[in-house]
Amino acid sequence: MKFSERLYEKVQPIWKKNHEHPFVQGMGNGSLDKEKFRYYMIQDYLYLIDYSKLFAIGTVKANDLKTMGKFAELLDSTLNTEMSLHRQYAKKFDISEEELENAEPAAMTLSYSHYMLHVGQNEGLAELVAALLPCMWSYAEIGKELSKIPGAAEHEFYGDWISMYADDEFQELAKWTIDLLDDLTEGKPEHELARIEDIFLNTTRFEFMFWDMAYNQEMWPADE
Ligand SMILES: Cc1ncc(C[n+]2csc(CCO)c2C)c(N)n1
Repeated sequence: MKFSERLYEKVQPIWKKNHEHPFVQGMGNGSLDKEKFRYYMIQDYLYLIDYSKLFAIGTVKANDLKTMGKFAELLDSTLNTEMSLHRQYAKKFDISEEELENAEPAAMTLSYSHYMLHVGQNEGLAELVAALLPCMWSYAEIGKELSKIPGAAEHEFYGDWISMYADDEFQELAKWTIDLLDDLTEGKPEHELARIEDIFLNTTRFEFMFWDMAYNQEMWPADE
């Protein structure tokens, strides 16, 4: 069994909860409150900034030119293409560039992105890839599922989001990352695999919590 197959099985109960989550369901059937999506876009912008740093760390930690090149490409595309698309998309929800630039991370955004950065900075490349993979893989699954709902990919507000993640290019990126993790974990002893599985499980849990945070528009409970 490939290591990624083991991971896939492990997180099925959480992925099922992701798909059933009212935020995800609401994007699929178009009923999601725009204020909730607006909040999500702002927190996701902050998330993407930290996430891009993982690609930079991946470039440093990889030992072959092909992998280094791919991480460098992802760093460039996230910072210089994806984030500008995000700023454009945010305008649909009346979010200005200033609001994005001045936004403060919520507790969950900070916990999730800093957990990934901690693993990325302090552990090996396989651990870093395990930390960043649930983001890509779970979004690829959600994009694919939601795009099957008639009309969902054409929805005025959520259609572009669904199309972006259902797109072949994005599906291939998730596949590249899965294959990379399978290569990196080949022949590793069980105690290392168990640690990598734990990291993957933790960021999978964070993905679910990010949906929940956005649905409830949570910031810092102590401030409320
Ligand atoms: C909370 C959260 N989780 C996952 C993604 C998806 N995502 C973010 S960066 C990236 C890789 C390509 O740049 C992908 C797939 C998101 N946007 N927000």
